[in-house]
Amino acid sequence: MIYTLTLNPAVDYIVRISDFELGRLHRSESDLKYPGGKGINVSWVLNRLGQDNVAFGFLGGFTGRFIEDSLAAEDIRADFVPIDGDTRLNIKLKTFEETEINGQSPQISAAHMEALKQKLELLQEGDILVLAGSIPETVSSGTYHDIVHTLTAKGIRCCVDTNGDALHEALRAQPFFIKPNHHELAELYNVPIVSLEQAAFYGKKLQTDYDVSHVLVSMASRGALYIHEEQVVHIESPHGKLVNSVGAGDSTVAGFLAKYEKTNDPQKAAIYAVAAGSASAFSEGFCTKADVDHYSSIMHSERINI
Ligand SMILES: Nc1ncnc2c1ncn2[C@@H]1O[C@H](COP(=O)(O)OP(=O)(O)OP(=O)(O)O)[C@@H](O)[C@H]1O
Ligand SMILES: O=P(O)(O)OC[C@@]1(O)O[C@H](CO)[C@@H](O)[C@@H]1O
Repeated sequence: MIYTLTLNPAVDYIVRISDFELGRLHRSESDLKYPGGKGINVSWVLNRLGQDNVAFGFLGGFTGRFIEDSLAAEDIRADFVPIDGDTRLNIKLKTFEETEINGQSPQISAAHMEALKQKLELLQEGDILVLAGSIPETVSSGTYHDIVHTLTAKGIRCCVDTNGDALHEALRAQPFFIKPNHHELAELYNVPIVSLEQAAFYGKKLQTDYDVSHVLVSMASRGALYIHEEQVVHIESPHGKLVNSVGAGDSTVAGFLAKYEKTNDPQKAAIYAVAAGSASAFSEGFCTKADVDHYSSIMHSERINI
């Protein structure tokens, strides 16, 4: 079974204003509310791709109820720890470019963390847990590390998609799969990464430095680099019009896991991952399975020597 963990969910409030100017009153041309947070997005896309899964995390208040109802309406299984505060609201402002304002997390107490740990104890050998997104301010940045360390010892495959200290610490627990984008990879090694060759070099270094089985470095419109065993492969993204990049990276994670669970073929999974990321980037909400199947059937990948 695949499980996702979102310690810091959000309602994503997506607002479009074409002639935005600071300091003026605007009326939005369209606004949409989506249940968000990286792990929840992974659950949503897994479900779209026909992959059963369960979403874990913390939810509270009116925003938390919105997320719970939205997941239930899509038949996505959820088992969240209830908290007292409101789950955050994240503003995604679409003007001539995209600007994001992610809200403050609610308080998470030691009792809430304990309740979550009890749920995670039920996972079994062979299960997959996706730990995705930021860690709330009141929770230790070493939390992903501790969960990955404990669950990996029980034969549970942990996939991590986060950044900063949380990513750095989680890597020390040897996750099964990670998906940094090239900015997060650059931050990890404190170097600029502009070219594909630089991303390939540092992606390979990351895999060997931390002994991670599967590394997918996403590079937005340039697709992704997949690093596994001795191989580095570049998967080009299909062509299309960018509509909404929020959640494209999460779709990539879901695409990889959905295909990997079905075929056990990591190369096919990596292509499917990029197809899912791009299909979501080309849609208002998330990708459909039909689009992902179509794109993955026409895409190219190429080995890179470093
Ligand atoms: N402009 C684009 N054109 C085509 N594909 C795209 C574009 N932007 C994103 N993608 C697809 O989405 C995947 C993930 O994108 P990106 O590298 O931006 O991840 P991310 O930074 O984690 O995304 P986010 O945080 O917005 O969810 C890419 O590998 C690619 O497949
Ligand atoms: O603040 P975090 O947890 O790093 O990111 C949260 C977030 O920006 O990531 C998702 C897209 O990947 C959105 O649904 C959500 O608003």
